[in-house]
Amino acid sequence: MTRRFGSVATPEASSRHAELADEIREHQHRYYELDAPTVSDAEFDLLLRELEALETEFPELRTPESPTQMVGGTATGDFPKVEHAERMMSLDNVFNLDELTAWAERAVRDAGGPVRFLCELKIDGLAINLTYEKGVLVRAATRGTGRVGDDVTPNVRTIGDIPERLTGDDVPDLVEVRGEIYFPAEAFAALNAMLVEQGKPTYMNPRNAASGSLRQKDPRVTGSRGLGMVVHGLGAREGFGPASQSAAYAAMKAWGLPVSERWRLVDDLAGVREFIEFYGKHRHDVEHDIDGVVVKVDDVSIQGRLGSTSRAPRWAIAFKYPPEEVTTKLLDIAVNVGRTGRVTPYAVVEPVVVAGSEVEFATLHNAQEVVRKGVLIGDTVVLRKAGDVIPEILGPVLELRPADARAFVMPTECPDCGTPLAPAKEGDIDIRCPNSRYCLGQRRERLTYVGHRNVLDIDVLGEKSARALIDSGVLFDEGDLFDLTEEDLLRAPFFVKKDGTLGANAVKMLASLAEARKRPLARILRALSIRHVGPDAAGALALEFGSMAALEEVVARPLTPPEAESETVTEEATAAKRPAKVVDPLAAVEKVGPTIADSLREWFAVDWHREIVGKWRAAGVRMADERVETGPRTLDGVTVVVTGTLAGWTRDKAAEEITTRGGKVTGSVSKKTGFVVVGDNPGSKYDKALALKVPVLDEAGFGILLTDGPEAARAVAETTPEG
Ligand SMILES: NC(=O)c1ccc[n+]([C@@H]2O[C@H](COP(=O)([O-])OP(=O)(O)OC[C@H]3O[C@@H](n4cnc5c(N)ncnc54)[C@H](O)[C@@H]3O)[C@@H](O)[C@H]2O)c1
Ligand SMILES: [Zn+2]
Repeated sequence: MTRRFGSVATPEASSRHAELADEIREHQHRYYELDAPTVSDAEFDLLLRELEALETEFPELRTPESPTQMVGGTATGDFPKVEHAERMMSLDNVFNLDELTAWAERAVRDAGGPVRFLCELKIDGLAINLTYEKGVLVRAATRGTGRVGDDVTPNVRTIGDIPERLTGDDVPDLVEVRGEIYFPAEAFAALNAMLVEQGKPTYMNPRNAASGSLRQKDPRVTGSRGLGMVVHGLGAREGFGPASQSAAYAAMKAWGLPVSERWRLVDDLAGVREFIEFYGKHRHDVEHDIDGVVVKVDDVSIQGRLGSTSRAPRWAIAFKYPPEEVTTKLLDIAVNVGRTGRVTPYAVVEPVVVAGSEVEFATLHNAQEVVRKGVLIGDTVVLRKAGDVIPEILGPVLELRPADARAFVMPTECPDCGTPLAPAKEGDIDIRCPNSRYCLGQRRERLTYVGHRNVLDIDVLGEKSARALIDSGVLFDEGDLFDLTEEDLLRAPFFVKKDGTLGANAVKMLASLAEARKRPLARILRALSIRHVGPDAAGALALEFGSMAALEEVVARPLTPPEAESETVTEEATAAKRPAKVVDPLAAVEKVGPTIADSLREWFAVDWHREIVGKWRAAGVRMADERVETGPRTLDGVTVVVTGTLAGWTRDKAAEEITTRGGKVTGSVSKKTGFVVVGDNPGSKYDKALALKVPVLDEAGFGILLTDGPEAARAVAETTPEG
């Protein structure tokens, strides 16, 4: 085998190199100057990698002007240009643990001794250089070419995180503070919605939003966008010589700069891996988008020994997570009929791998959303899949729109049963198939829902088996579910083995059905697919009424005000008194309210709905909660937040335990929260609890809360960060 490295470039290689370099420069222009990229970062990175590979093979192609040798941006001309006192760099990337190991081994070898690594998050924003002279902010500039950037000082002064003046006695004469400006992940959807309303183009992702928001002509617009900043480095400095990156962070924090808490010093690669793994799982618990982890050699003298290339330091590396945003082709928009008849459009896309799994479909919520997002069938679209969330379409890449792209037209008839679609009420955004009794799609979806883990949690009963049961006619709808017998199931091929006997899945489902009869009332209520009755409302109704019979009685009670007490009362007095008398006992229940109360009344007014309840009751479904006998409402008025995974309780079970004792379960931590129960891998709620000094309980403490009440639990709670 001949060694090809270092050979003379072939004409094909040279022309491919030139073509690639041009393409990359075009993408950089769109990304850095226009804030309007046409390919995802992952696709861009692939192009750059291909260029690098060519240059490794044919080193003569690696000229100083090659995109592999330069920091990717330019100063735009919209702002005064400013030269950085010290050059701003990019970072080299690795995409897997092998590449990371190779980098670390080389760093250790070149350092000539052990190396401590500082791990931190790679913030997906844009780089900024803040110059402080004698502790006063005198200039803020974008990275630009690395040497010359845009002077955006007036805009940066509107950012709340960035101090005008550094505090403390040991403020240096001069320091360039490097960091990342980001757009808060949480506020992104709201910003785009506002831009659509104003008829302005939207941003593809929070990074573009940060960049676009910073580079506004009017600093007040920048100020209104709520940008944040995280410090991650230093440039030129006078009168300040930290021995390590971590010491620099400590100093900058003391000066009042926004240094993140989310960094760790580790002694070896195993520690780095742990950090990477942790944030791989907790990517979405962070206030800004991250696209990876940055690993830095902590010791500044070793940093100096390792040096840097023309575009990036050798003492730092970015480990990139699998991309959550990709571009793909929107092949079609189809509609699905949900269990309450709601018709929702969804996207059919060219299959694409995102966040580690292949995606073919993405949600589009409703017809207005399709219009709002401005996507046409045939468009190249940006698709995002974050964590366990259902993939969604963010928007089209307008530059790539083909001539034959066509608008989606919402069907006027149900795709499952042909019934004309209509909004349930005037003014509703959603349109529905009103044929809830007979619509095949709705019957399948309702039955699937009954089996769902968070509803009656019935083994085997999922999308496929529900379809099999309904389509074979074994069940007409969910009404006869609890009457299913082995004989019935023999008529549905899905449950029958080749030899004609009943499959294991059938046995399993029947056993699980028997168990499901004893589920708490809240779950039974959810299983009925009553519009708007979600986990909160169902829980509140169960707590308030305790049994289906009691609820039915309240629902059936007429809602008319009592007769005026005496005829001598003046008209005026009657009018004044009347509103106070029409108290709707359903709407008055906390977490229920008038909309859900109406929805309950409407649902129970339908004969076949009541028949379902009747059939379930006759089949032995319990439909009433036993009140806890030991401690009657020991958690009255106590609000509890559960975060992380508990070994002994599912989320639902934990919530049930709390609510049956009169406590309340909420999703967010505030000063009013009584306790935060923390399991494995808790998210930011844990930090928030500590910050607000809300008592934190581990699993054992939770047990004490349930058995012995709040006082005993408080005695075992963790209240402050470091004891
Ligand atoms: N989609 C496109 O068309 C397109 C075009 C150009 C570039 N890009 C994307 O932009 C990125 C390349 O740009 P780049 O040169 O800025 O490189 P980079 O984003 O890969 O890494 C360098 C930058 O990371 C930032 N950073 C964030 N957190 C940091 C931390 N904790 N420590 C140090 N630095 C941190 C710094 O600002 C630094 O300049 C890639 O993600 C690339 O895919 C995309
Ligand atoms: Zn229908």
